[in-house]
Amino acid sequence: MSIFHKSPGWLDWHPWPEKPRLALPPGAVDAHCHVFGPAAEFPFAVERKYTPCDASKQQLFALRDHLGFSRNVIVQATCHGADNRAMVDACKASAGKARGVATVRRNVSDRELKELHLAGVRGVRFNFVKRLVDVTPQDELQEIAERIAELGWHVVVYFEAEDLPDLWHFFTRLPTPVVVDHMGRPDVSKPAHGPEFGLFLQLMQEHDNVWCKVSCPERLSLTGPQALHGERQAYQDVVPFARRVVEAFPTRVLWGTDWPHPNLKDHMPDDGLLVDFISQIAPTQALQQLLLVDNPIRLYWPEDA
Ligand SMILES: O=C(O)c1cc(C(=O)O)oc(=O)c1
Repeated sequence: MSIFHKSPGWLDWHPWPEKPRLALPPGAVDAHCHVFGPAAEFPFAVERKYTPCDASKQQLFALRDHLGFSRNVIVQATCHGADNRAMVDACKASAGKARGVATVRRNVSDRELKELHLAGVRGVRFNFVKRLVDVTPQDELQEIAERIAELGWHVVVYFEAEDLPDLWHFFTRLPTPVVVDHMGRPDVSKPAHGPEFGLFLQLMQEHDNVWCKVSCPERLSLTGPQALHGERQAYQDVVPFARRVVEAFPTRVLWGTDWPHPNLKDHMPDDGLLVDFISQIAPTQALQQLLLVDNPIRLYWPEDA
């Protein structure tokens, strides 16, 4: 029995996702997903801001196979703080089919970084979303970025759109590729051609080391329709945002399920229908090949590129 109690209102991942209609290209990568625990083996961090259900590596790999993906990028979830054991364990168990993105503090040793690298870690995540983490000083993050640059890793950043102006200076000085989670969380009630999203596009335009995950329509959408009950035209209000990024920067976009979807409040999407969302934002086979195969392989398995 787990000693942890899920946060009130917690939504568990969808138990019976449909098969996507979209035929994923061979070698497709789910480039943003997580494992949670299992807590009995890998306890959640004391400093966590939420307590999730368990979501094990076996369950993640079963979803990968069911949806038709070949590989995963497992991103350290904030509920595990800087204890990367669950993510590392999943990477090691994947037989080379998973890479990882870790969370580390400034006191991480060179030896620990090397061990993470051997396990398959290729990036660190800096999180600026206040409901998820306590603030880490930027000089600490800068120091970490300089150390991991030497390993050929990159930095994944998660932030709210309204914080981009304040973070601009920091992001544009990072010495590595910078991968933005969930499109920088645009407010999709504002126009995709408006100034707020324009600032994000400008970041990508002016800095060719910035990449974007065109993920999490289920998190960003205000009007749906939700990817449930056979709906294959889901999250219409997010489409113009994601499509703009995919069409403007086809070689610097990634896509991931975000399974097991932490902190969703109103619904839990069917992951099969979520995969079908890809056809709306990357409508051609050429764009899908870049988004799902060529780009993630270049970043996470460059030896296979
Ligand atoms: O928006 C979120 O709540 C969220 C949380 C986490 C995490 O806790 O790591 O990761 C995500 O990609 C998204």
